[in-house]
Amino acid sequence: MLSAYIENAQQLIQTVEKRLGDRITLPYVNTEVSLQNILLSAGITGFISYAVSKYIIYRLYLHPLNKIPGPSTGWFPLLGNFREIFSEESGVPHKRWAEKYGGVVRYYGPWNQPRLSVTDPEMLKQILTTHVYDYTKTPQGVKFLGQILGHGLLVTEGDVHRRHRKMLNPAFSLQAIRELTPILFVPPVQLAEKWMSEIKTKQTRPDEAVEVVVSHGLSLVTLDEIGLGAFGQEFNAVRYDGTDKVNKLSWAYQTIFDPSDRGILMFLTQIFPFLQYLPVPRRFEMERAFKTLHDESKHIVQLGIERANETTTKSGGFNNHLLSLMIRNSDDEKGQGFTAEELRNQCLTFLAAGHETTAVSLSWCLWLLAQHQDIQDALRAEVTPLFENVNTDDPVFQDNPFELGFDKANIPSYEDINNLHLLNNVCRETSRLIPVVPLTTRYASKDMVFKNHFIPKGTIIFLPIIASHHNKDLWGEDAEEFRPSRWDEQNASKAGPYEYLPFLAGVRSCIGSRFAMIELKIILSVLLMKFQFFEKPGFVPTKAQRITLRPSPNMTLLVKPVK
Ligand code: HEM
Repeated sequence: MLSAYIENAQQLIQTVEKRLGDRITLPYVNTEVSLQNILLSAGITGFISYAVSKYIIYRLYLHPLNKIPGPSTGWFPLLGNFREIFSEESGVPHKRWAEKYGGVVRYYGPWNQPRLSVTDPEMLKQILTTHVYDYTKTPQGVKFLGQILGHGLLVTEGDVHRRHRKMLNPAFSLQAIRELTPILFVPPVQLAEKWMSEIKTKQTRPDEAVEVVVSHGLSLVTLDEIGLGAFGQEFNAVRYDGTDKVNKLSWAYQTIFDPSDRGILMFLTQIFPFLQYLPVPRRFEMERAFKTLHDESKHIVQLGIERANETTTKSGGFNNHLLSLMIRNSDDEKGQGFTAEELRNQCLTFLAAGHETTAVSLSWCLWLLAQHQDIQDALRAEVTPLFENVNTDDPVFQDNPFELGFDKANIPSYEDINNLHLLNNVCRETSRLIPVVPLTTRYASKDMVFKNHFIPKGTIIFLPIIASHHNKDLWGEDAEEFRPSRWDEQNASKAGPYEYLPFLAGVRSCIGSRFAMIELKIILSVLLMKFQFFEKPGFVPTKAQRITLRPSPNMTLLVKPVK
């Protein structure tokens, strides 16, 4: 078979040679080798032609998205605009493009892949509400997020998402969150105690403000909050930090979201995804962290099921937490509610989505307040009276808060906290200026049309929330400044749900937003009542995209107890 093929090829070469006369002489020294060369050259030429036509001619000139205005590709071949995106702070190029080209921008990802960046409120409405299930999460995003968040609400689509969201909604209702409020005071009081003793150890003179890595403590406190509020379990991340009983989840999340991890390998992995499988130490560490998350979530759900089956449940908040509600709504035999596997996945989602986001938001908020001492003082003056009758040495803040109950602790109510005007403005303004989820992505699962734009199936669409939040046409010339009082003015109150969207908007907006806001406010109030925060001279954190917009290096401030 092969020899017949070679013979045919030789005849063909002879014919070609005859026709070309003396102009070309094809070497006959070793026909098999020369044939291999010819086939190889043909292969290479074919491959180059294919690559040039696909990655350059089609993607840069003929692709339907090229009709949409946007930046030209960067100077480095085949990287599109990716170098800009990777080298600048998260969302900054998208912000620049929105200012220059408008609300629907075409740009190029790695391999010149045309993508969209959307801030146009009408198109956001189409993506997030009217055609929400046609714009899915990207397949790569689901694969990556699935490892951290499990295959819970955040990554499910269509009918499964609709059904799960409906089943979970009651757990996040106003009534449910109101009942959880007292227990959410326990972890910040414990963190305040921990910081107090850390500061006292470091102080060389009274009243000295000393360095504290606040990001670390905030990550611990929000993990404890989610443990108590969502699962009715004491993780004791704050208490056991630095001891051999250190919470395994806390180690796993710190490993996964390490803000210093932004090397050349991460850049190359975005271009050559197979590099993620390289056997480098970081990969093994991540795998260990993922395994810890999965094992721990199994354990949490198991404990939750056992406790829910106890005939006499403990008093206090136990029956009101999220997991208990999910378990009570489940019935494997009747096929109703969540299966144990689904519960585990939801649990992973709430753990990661619920603690990391709030911790990062708090880090930025304290940093902004450290830069604005006048606002910090005013806020302290607003929150402190709430705690006049609260004894933070009460045993309820130390041991078994579920059993002791909060009746005698005079803890402020959900309404007490939510009615604080400046606190509301500060939280809203922090989420506007530094949204911890600065951008998210969607994927057109079928051909779509918006106004006159044809958006082919498979298009990746970036929703740069941060660009909407910094839009000068809407927020004014000082859009990039921290000014909580803007929320008392017309511009800010005019912002619609597709213009101010720290929790996104529509059918897939953050289910935990009410929980997150009250948690944020409670932690801030306790910390401000106890401490004053200052910037550390020379410390300039950058905003590193690790799913959330983390400070890099970890947020470090100077802190001293309030007199
Ligand atoms: C400051 C804190 C938080 C912020 C800024 C935040 C932001 C967001 C955003 C932007 C999304 C949409 C992501 C997307 O679809 O691409 C989202 C979804 C979600 N968040 Fe949050 N979140 C926060 C806290 C929480 C908390 C405390 C919980 C749970 C206790 C939570 C649970 C979820 C879940 C389950 C989803 C998926 C909702 C769905 O697809 O139906 N989040 N969050």
